[in-house]
Amino acid sequence: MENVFDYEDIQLIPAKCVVTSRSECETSVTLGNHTFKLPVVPANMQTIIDDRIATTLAEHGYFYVMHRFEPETRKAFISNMHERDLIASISVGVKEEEYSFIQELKEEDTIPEYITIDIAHGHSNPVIEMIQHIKALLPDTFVIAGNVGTPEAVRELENAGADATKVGIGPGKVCITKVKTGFGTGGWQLAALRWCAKAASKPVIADGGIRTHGDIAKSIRFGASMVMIGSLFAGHEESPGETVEQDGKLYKEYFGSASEFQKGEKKNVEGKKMYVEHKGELHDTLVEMEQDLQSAISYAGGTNIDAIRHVDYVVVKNSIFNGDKVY
Ligand SMILES: NC(=O)C1=CN([C@@H]2O[C@H](COP(=O)(O)OP(=O)(O)OC[C@H]3O[C@@H](n4cnc5c(N)ncnc54)[C@H](OP(=O)(O)O)[C@@H]3O)[C@@H](O)[C@H]2O)C=CC1
Ligand SMILES: Nc1nc2c(ncn2[C@@H]2O[C@H](COP(=O)(O)O)[C@@H](O)[C@H]2O)c(=O)[nH]1
Repeated sequence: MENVFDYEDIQLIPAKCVVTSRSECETSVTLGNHTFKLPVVPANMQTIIDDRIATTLAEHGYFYVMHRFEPETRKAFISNMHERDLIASISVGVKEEEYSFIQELKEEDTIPEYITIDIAHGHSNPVIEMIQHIKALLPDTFVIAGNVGTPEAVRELENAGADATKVGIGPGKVCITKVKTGFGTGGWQLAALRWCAKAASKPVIADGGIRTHGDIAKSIRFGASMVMIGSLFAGHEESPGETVEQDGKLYKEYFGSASEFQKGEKKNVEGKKMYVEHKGELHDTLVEMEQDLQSAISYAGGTNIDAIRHVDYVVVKNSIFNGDKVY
């Protein structure tokens, strides 16, 4: 694999501006049968999303993926969303009981618009079989499958029927897969995204490693249709994680889905917990993301997200921050 780089190694090159205000730039994106305000989705993790946040996001036109860690609540969740005329977007695993869960959804006509198959090592037969099972029973549901980190995996999951694939093994902020196993796309997630997106014939979701709003634009430049983000969404007033106070400052917990805090045991642990500074309200972050993306579109010389896909870029190995902190 040549030309390995990550987000901090890349700068996008501006093109002549065609708008007179950034507010003219349109950040919306279509995934499946629905159009969303931003090409961004909060990670389907228990300290990032709950049903309240999911409802708020859906009500305001954002994409969301509910996590799978309270499996018994999922049917009621879908029904509640549909009662409010909102899209239902849930996650599943690949264990035996998930097969009967999908069967029940069909029999009870409780059919979510989106299902994400949420597995650490998505290039596997259990994921392929789950895609085929969902597509056989719920053909109208948009299936996102992952996570993967190679073009072969993208092609296999697409061929099995996935409508989108999710790329990112180990670049996450609370991920320790890279140190525990030596594997993954940590440190070269953006290059891995490019590699995978070139092979893809359907949308690719870049998952993990986003540390600044500019990384969203970079992901789009390198082939992502959508970006999944955990750490930047952690620590909000609404975030489900526990709030703690230290030296008069508020922090909120953010833990990995494969951490002992999620699993309740120290078995096959590939995630950790951290505390992030309290960031205020989620709405404000979403507005700032939208404004920053509108600005990125203006620098790309266009009026919508597609303009970013074609800009030139330079590789500036680890130097864009010049030793500065990100914020
Ligand atoms: N994006 C990323 O880099 C990563 C994300 N995660 C997140 O952690 C959560 C838990 O993931 P996961 O452990 O897959 O889910 P589960 O705990 O639901 O495991 C799913 C099934 O896959 C098996 N399995 C898990 N990992 C492997 C592997 N490397 N090789 C073969 N079989 C495997 C498990 O068996 P058994 O446990 O017996 O092996 C189990 O039967 C998910 O939310 C996932 O997204 C976790 C690690 C990396
Ligand atoms: N290796 C692990 N990866 C995990 C775990 N829990 C979640 N994740 C992945 O991280 C991203 C979020 O990344 P961030 O950089 O935006 O914070 C998330 O969507 C998952 O793909 C874990 O325990 N281990």
